[in-house]
Amino acid sequence: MYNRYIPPAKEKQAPTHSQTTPASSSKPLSTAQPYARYIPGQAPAPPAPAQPQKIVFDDANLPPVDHSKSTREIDEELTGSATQKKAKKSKSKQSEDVADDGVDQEAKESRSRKRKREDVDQTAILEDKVVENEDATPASGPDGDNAAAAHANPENDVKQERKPKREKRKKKKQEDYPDAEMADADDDDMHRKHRSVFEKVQRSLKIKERIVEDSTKKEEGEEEAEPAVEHGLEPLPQPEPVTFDESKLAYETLPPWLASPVRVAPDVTRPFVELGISPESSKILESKGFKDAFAVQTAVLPLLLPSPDRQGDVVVAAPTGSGKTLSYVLPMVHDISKDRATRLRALIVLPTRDLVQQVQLACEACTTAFAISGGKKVKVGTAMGNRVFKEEQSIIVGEEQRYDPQGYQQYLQKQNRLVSLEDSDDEDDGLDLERTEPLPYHVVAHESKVDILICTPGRLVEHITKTPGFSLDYVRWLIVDEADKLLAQDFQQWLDTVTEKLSVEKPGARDFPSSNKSGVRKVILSATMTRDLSLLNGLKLSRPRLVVVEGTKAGEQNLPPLLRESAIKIREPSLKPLYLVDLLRSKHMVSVNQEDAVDEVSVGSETSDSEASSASSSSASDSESDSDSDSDSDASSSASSSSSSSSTSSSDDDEAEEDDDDKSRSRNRPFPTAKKTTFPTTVLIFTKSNEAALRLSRLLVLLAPDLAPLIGTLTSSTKTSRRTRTLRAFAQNKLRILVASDLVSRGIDLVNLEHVINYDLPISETSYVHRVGRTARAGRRGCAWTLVEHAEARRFWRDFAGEGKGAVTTIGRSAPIERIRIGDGETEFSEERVQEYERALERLRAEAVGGGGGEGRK
Ligand SMILES: Nc1ncnc2c1ncn2[C@@H]1O[C@H](COP(=O)(O)OP(=O)(O)OP(=O)(O)O)[C@@H](O)[C@H]1O
Repeated sequence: MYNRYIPPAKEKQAPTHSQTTPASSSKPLSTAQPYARYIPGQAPAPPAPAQPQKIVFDDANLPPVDHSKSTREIDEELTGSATQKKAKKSKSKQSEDVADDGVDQEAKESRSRKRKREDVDQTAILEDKVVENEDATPASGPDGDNAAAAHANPENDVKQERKPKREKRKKKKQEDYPDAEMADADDDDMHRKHRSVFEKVQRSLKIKERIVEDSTKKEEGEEEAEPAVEHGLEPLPQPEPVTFDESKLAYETLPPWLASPVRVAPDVTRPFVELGISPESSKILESKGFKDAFAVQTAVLPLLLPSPDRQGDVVVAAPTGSGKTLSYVLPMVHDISKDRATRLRALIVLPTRDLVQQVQLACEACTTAFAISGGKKVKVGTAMGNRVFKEEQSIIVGEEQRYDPQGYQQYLQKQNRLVSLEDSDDEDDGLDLERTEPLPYHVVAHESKVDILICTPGRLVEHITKTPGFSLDYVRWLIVDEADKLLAQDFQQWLDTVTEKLSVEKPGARDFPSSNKSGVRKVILSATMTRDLSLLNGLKLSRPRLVVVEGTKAGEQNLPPLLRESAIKIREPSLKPLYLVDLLRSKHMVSVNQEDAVDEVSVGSETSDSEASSASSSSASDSESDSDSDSDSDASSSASSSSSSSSTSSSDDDEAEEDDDDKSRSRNRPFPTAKKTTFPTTVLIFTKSNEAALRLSRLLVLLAPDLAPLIGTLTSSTKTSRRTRTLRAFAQNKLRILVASDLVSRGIDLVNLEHVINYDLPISETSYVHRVGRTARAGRRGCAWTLVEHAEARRFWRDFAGEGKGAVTTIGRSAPIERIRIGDGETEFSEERVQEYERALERLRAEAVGGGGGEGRK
């Protein structure tokens, strides 16, 4: 609905000739168009220069006139007395011809009207000429030559006596019609006809002016008579210039569920019992370290636990380490524990294998909590491509021989079809051979062996397409964790494949046991939740609600409240590893959570030794793939059933080989290690790539041999089992320093991690949030350190810190980033240390040439 536009009151002006054009009277010449569409960024069109209007008395261009006057009246007014005389003449002629029949009469009248109109047209043409010549000398009127000729006639002398009278008349006329001055210049010689024509022209001009004036007044009167107050309408305001604040704009354009989230304060906690978890289950949860529900859990649990209220999907945007995992695992396990039969009821999709394993632990902690008071022990399985595919199939889907002669016949027909398809080399139609041959007159029946499947997207698609009996018909929970990453990289169109399967309706299959609801509940989570609706739309959410931990808005990325951030200026980039060593040895590397303070860590233990040597290796086994993909999903998704089986089995062999390599390398360790060392805290160092992580950890071993046994490496090219061992050793405080690529930047929960060091700058704000979010989790303190080279300073302070002129960052933090200095001054490192560093680089180079990866001095 548009408001009616009421233009501002115009200043009344006596119309001039140029204003009396129909166009100028019907439309204001103003450039402001009442309903003109405003296009941001496009300046309003400049006012068009007023074009000189040529006056043409064309009916089509006439302004809206007073329709109360008939055409005839106007004609009469326009044609003036001469026309009236003609009309009289015609009338008298009509009376003479009164005996003529009616048809003649009609025809005459019509001819008469036609003549009148022609008169008007003639008048208009003449008037046009007059206007054109108006500014010319009055003597050169249209009949100037004739007048001169008339002046030369001797007969005119007779009339000389009438001259004073005429001059009087002339004066009067000049007053009345100054423009007609020329026409009266030589009255005696002026032909009557010409004079009458001029008079007509003058009169018609005046009449026309009057008509136009009247109609203009009328229009203005109408507009003014349409009072804004009476109709409650106000002039349409002119659009304000739009400022393009992207975040604001996005919120304004978000649908209501995204624009008005359920907000919860970050420090809110509540006992689980108050949220609908039974006292028995709460007790077990408490025994596992979950005493009270965290803020995000207090908001999400009531939405997901069975209730008579609305049941819709839930999108969660909460900081790293805020406890999002438990917020969906608890209600999901609670719901599934009410089922009797084991069927695949829930899918949890995660981007990496490490996260799959981590969430599996969380699920298992909860299954015991609900396997009491009549609830069944929910079965949890994983599919992430770390095993032979067939083995994984047998863990997820069970088989059983059942007597069924008819079914057996169908099985045989299917086999024949498959054989003929193979012979004809036709495209695979999606049918696959059974895992197990049925006995004669039997069929192999399948049943799910798990209630919850935690998986990477690629492996999930593989099971959907290749595992007989793997069905999503009973799935009623779909969890997508780290959703922004999974949605942005739609591995093998996993989402389309899954949503298509989930749209299949089998009566009663998706009924919730504790409520009268049915369907699939979707829970979508991330610390850096996307606000890209085109991505979210792919999830086909139903009546979604957004839960946001206060202080964050959808799309904003808040850091944990107890995180302290610092930046270290790198003056000499070629010596950056020395800055890192100094930081590790500095007073800043202390335990920030007192309860975590550990005493001396002794080296030489088997685990530490092996892990240290693995860290120091830049072997081919560790760097078999240099792709810095931190997602296992691509690796698993690309493998076919058979190839993945062989690759998985060979990977196990590889791991055995790796261990042998480790031992031999351990024996040939180039630098001596200290017998005892102390390192008071835990550190995770992020580099830009797998290769960089491997090089750096080796360099650290060479530059700080006393720390060597405490250093571990995590890259996406590291075998999953090795990664698991490394993470376990870190959790046990046997390893204290991890050098990693972005593989572990998402989701990984290293409970005792206190310091994160960004050795290389992260590629994005989102990446920064996930990296530093590995510490200060679950209400604990943590520190983040970023090494900033001169060339990176502008980007870091503007994009990550949000400082400086015009800086805008999406990262929300409780305190600004501190500036920390490492070293004593301009010459921060002694010549001796620089030489030591160069020797280490040489060593690294030699090792690289000898088969490992290496690095030259930066
Ligand atoms: N109610 C609770 N009481 C105590 N500890 C909890 C509770 N809920 C979660 N935790 C712990 O908090 C830590 C972080 O939880 P979680 O991994 O779920 O965080 P997150 O929000 O998923 O983080 P990220 O976004 O980094 O994945 C975990 O160690 C978890 O065990």
